[in-house]
Amino acid sequence: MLSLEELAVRLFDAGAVRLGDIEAKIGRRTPIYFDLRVVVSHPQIMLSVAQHLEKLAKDINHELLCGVPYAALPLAAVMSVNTNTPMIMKRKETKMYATKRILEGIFEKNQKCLVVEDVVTSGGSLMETVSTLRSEGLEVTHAVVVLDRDQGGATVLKQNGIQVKSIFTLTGLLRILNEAGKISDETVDIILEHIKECQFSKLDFMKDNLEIMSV
Ligand SMILES: O=C(O)c1cc(=O)[nH]c(=O)n1[C@@H]1O[C@H](COP(=O)(O)O)[C@@H](O)[C@H]1O
Repeated sequence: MLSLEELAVRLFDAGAVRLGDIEAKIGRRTPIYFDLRVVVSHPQIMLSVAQHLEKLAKDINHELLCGVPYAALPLAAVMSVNTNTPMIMKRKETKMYATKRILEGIFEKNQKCLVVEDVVTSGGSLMETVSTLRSEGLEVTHAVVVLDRDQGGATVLKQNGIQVKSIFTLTGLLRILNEAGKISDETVDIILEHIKECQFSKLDFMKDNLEIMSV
């Protein structure tokens, strides 16, 4: 398995870290964007990311895995095969014909499901999946994620009963990439300032996710 430092540099070289003034989810702007969708083109990197997630998942009691669509789906699939843990998939929209399902795969009520996610910013995307899983009767208390952007999402999720374990925090990732000569001191300072200024609270989260809070 690659070390965290090697993995961070491999992800950077594969184009997973984009720098500049980038538009993120719902019109937010950010000086750094982590795009994990590129790992499907790099099987060795995908395997290593999945192995690090498996390491985080080891001490968490779970019977099922569910990746947040779409970026985390291949990661959850690799984890499922490597650890022989069944997986379920959440649809973006409920299927309107045949089975009319929102969750694909076999599960029973009260089974413990571990959620897999690529990036946590406000925690909204992850919580949307958790709300669906809980409304289908599954028990969800933990999530493993590749990057926690240190913007308050993990705290908000904790307030909603979800413990988040991440491979990287944005602050830690910046330190590794700076030491490896991939990101300048000046860029690190700009990003750290952005993290400090753009913090999400439970209130912002509720405003942005009214429909999932009412599930
Ligand atoms: O929009 C983002 O905040 C975001 C930042 C980033 O660096 N990488 C990234 O993939 N995202 C997207 O934002 C989602 C997480 O944002 P929250 O739903 O606010 O936690 C991810 O599932 C991505 O769709």
